Amino acid sequence: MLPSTGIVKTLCQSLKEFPVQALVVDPVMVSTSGHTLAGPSILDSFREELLPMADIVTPNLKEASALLGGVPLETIADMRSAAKAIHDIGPRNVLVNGGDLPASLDAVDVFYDGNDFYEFHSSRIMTPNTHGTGCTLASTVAAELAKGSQMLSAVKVAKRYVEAVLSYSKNIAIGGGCQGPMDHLLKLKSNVERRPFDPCDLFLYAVTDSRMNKKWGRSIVDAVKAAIEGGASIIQLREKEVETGDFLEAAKACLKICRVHGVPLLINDRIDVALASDADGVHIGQSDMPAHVARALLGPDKIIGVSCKTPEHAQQAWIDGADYIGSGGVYPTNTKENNKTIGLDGLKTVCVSSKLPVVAIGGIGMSNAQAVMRLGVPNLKGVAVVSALFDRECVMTETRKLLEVLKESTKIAK
Ligand SMILES: Cc1ncc(COP(=O)(O)OP(=O)(O)O)c(N)n1
Ligand SMILES: Cc1ncsc1CCOP(=O)(O)O
Ligand SMILES: [Mg+2]
Repeated sequence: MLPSTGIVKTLCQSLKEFPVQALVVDPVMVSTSGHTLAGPSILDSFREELLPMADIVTPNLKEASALLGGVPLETIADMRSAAKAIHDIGPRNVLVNGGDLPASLDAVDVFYDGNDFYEFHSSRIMTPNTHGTGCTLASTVAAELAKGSQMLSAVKVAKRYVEAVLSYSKNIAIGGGCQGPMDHLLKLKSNVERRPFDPCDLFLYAVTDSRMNKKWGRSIVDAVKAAIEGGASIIQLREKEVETGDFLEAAKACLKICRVHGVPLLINDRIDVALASDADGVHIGQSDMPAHVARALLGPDKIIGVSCKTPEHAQQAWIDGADYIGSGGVYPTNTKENNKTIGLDGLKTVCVSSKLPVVAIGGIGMSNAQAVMRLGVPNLKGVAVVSALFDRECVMTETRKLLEVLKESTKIAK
């Protein structure tokens, strides 16, 4: 809070004398609760001195409006115009925080870097405990920049963190006021059984298939058990031919096994089944609902994977808040009909352009897994396989053998 022109001037002078690596300006003027925290007299010094020095400025709607002379901001289009107009004042980047946007179901923030606009959507968490959301957002951006992140990544992490903290603190009751605080220590205190997604989980990604399990006479649960015993690091239930009720029961049973072993369980396509079973996340394709809608439905903590064949898909998945992408088919496969093969070159192109970790899929097995893993791109974290594990008599043995091949490939790469 910079409540007087004198203080703003002193700060700017000090910043010139002692330059900082990244300057994040949260132009604190009006709190989310509507309280005025700094008067209009400081607006000129903000505009003339502080904002032009900023790497990013993070106003809420009321602050953005005040910086622009009181223009009404009521739509996402207004937020975009405001972000651009504030950028013209001089900061390198602008993040307009739209938590207070009237008539909006999602909480939408607009980020502008002088070239491109990005919209960050997250579900609106219904809670009176919103005190400190703006400060938390700006401070998290600063912390991420200090850790060496790029601006867009820092903003993205901050947005997700605020959403997670709001969700975590939504029911705490402190004091008698109408608006409560956020509890930032969720990572230290939360006693959730599910651990956060680790990209290394993608190393040996076992994807089930109802037809194959039927052919070999085993249940989904037995297939999952065997894959975990063989060393699969993440499981996806890709059950295209199973009735919804049976799918849900199988997902719940598999989840119990996965939780015991600390292996994440994702559901292919079916966000309803993922929600109903409390699975760890979903894997969705390009023709499913957009990942930002899935994120709004599933919340910040669930894992979302998106199938991507092109750099454009990968960029969108990242903007939409996905956690990883699945890229393929790398090699021809009979498991998925009419699926375009992108080859190792296509996989490499997607990986290089992706800010998210990648798992390769399609026709991968013992004979070619090393070639995939040796592509030499750091964000390629593993292989996802269906038939090489499940269209075989002994799922556990095949999983073990593939795990050895994958481990060997990392040794050689080193
Ligand atoms: C890890 C992983 N990557 C890609 C896919 C393919 O998903 P999609 O394109 O939606 O096709 P279907 O699997 O639904 O037929 C996947 N399932 N898993
Ligand atoms: C689901 C999917 N998406 C792209 S290829 C593919 C099938 C992978 O199956 P397999 O490992 O048997 O080739
Ligand atoms: Mg799909």
